[in-house]
Amino acid sequence: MNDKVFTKPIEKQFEFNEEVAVVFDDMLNRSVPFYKESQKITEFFALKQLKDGGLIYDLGCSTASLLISISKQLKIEAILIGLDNSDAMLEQARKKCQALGATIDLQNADILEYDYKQADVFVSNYTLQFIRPLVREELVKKIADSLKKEGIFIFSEKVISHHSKLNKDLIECYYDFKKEQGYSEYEIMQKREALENVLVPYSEDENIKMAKNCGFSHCEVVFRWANFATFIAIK
Ligand SMILES: Nc1ncnc2c1ncn2[C@@H]1O[C@H](C[S@+](CC[C@H]([NH3+])C(=O)[O-])CC(=O)[O-])[C@@H](O)[C@H]1O
Ligand SMILES: O=C(O)C(=O)Cc1ccccc1
Repeated sequence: MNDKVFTKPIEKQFEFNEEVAVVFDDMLNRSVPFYKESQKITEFFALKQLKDGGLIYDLGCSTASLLISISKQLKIEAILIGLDNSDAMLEQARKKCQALGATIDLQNADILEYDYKQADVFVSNYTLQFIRPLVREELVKKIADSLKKEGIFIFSEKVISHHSKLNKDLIECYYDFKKEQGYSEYEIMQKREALENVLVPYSEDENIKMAKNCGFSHCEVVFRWANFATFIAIK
């Protein structure tokens, strides 16, 4: 189904509810520049890291697109766990897994509270940006502590620039992308208002500094287009 969530006046802040969940895959494909490419890079590094009997978590898995794609490419046995606190998203995820015969452990959980096992890979694409800054570093620390030695954490985020003119231009470039995807000025502005104080992006450097502060030996960008970036952090 096509995303038309913001064709009408917003009545509340952005939520991962039923209305969003049923159009989510379309929303992501049309609202995240090079979403498929960032997914492919995530899959490449995750598959390279996963060994027989390995464990991967996807935090904020939404409709499980990533873990479903990984499950199709796996040549070894691995445990795939998708966590999300939206029932509506997990309902869509379960439908997709059933239809595609994907064996993924989908759990309704708050990624801030969850008791993680030692894992080989953590992924969290476009999710940290929705975690309140006050507790975001605490979560990344928990991820670092739950990764095996040399384990990897791949995360993608919307990012800001602290150069005000560049930041303004990056936002304009992004909104031009959205218009090319068929979103109207009205939809773009309605969604911008709905996301105010809900989606709180950091700069590229702030994300890297956060990862290093939390115990990762290395963190760098492996893909970026305007104000969207994919990072890999190594334990
Ligand atoms: N505290 C939380 N606990 C659990 N889930 C949460 C929490 N906060 C937010 N979420 C979940 O994080 C996801 C963020 S979407 C991820 C896209 C996916 N990674 C993708 O690459 O397709 C990004 C976006 O919509 O831009 C939603 O499914 C929320 O329910
Ligand atoms: O920042 C925006 O304007 C977005 O649309 C980001 C986004 C993309 C997909 C789901 C939720 C937010």
